[in-house]
Amino acid sequence: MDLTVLPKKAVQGIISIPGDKSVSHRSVMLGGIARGVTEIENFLPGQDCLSTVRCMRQLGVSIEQISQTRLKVEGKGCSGLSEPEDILDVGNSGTTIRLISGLLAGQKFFSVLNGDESIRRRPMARVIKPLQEMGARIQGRDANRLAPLAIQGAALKGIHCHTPVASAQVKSAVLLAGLYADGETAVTEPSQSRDHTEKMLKSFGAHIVTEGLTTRIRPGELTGRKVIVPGDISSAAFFLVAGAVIPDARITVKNVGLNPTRTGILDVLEEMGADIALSNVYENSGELIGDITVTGSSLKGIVIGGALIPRMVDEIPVLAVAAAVASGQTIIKDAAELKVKESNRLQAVAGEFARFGVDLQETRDGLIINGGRKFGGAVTESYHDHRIAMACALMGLVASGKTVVRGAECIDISFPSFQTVLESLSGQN
Ligand SMILES: O=C(O)C1=C[C@@H](OP(=O)(O)O)[C@@H](O)[C@H](O)C1
Ligand SMILES: C=C(OP(=O)(O)O)C(=O)O
Repeated sequence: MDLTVLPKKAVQGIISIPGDKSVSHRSVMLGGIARGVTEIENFLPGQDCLSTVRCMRQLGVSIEQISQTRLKVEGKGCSGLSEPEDILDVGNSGTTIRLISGLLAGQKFFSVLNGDESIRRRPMARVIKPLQEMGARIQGRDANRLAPLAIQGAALKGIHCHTPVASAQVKSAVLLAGLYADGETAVTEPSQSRDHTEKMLKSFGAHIVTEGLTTRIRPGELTGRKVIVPGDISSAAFFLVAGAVIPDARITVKNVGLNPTRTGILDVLEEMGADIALSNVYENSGELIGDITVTGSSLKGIVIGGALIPRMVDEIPVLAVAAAVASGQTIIKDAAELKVKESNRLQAVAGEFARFGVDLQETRDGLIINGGRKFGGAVTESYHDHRIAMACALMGLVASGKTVVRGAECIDISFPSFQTVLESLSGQN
């Protein structure tokens, strides 16, 4: 599918974005292994989360889809999952394959996980190794580096795992396996990655504590509960950047998850000079939620790296749009993880933004973007990567002339209503 975008000036709007992808995945997984019913509101009906629903159903969990965004999960209890008759297909979802591996490692049955071409390229040793150390019998293609993964459930023992990269997916896989292990399991990460798993496990009654960068969990049953999924800040980011870079823009995004492990994009935009205000902030099950209003202003380039990167790891492509418009140079470093996402996002941004005439270059672990030049519309490729497709669409909003994003159907992975929300913004062409 081609998505055509025309530039817009003075965009205005009060918008809602869909539920958080990370929280949606976890609500279905934890609901499935909890005792009792878990009702989920504002679930993200994106393809990735639907992959998790499909896999959990194959594992014997009954999940009723009351509406697109409301689910009722009949929990099976920690030991209640059953052997799937067929391969579990995670589609394009890294979160599904890595988190479910943790769940499956401690089961009493055999299972195989596979996904699309992109999933079969993404690194899996990072979850296979710690799970093997816990006693899991798990194997992957290419000397245990790649999917498909074959898992023969086994008795697990608790370990203390020091993750080499700040990855919430690796941390979560080990913590979920820890629910089935003998004794305590601990994970220490090099810097803080998103902590939705820890927060949700706690609200489901798990024995879990976090101190600094270390989280410890002991086995025990979970209890189902109601989960209200906050709006996804990673989806909001596209409109926050639009609001920040378009002169005379004013955009309010309602009910956005403001978990501090996810708000790096707000810190960075503010440092670049954006005018951002939060309102109606409240807490639900340990997750902060609120409205974000952004008003257009002149941005300047900055240097971004270190502990900030995991707090905005999925927002780097859209941040590159802000950097392209900002005056001066933006340097993004310590972001090598972007090379192993749905696509090599550093290469994809460098290649596609150059088509608009943006002056940028890919580095070993990031991007250097010389902003503030004029750029025109372009015909771009998505690399079958939802975040690249949406970042290119946003470039189309600020470039002069027409932009076409090829292969834009992948946007359904995380933000099925993206085009509708984009078109709902009023503004001048
Ligand atoms: O745990 C999660 O829900 C996610 C963690 C991040 O991946 P890594 O853990 O690989 O950094 C992020 O990029 C992904 O979109 C979702
Ligand atoms: C990297 C992403 O997701 P996942 O790892 O779950 O495929 C993403 O949504 O940007």
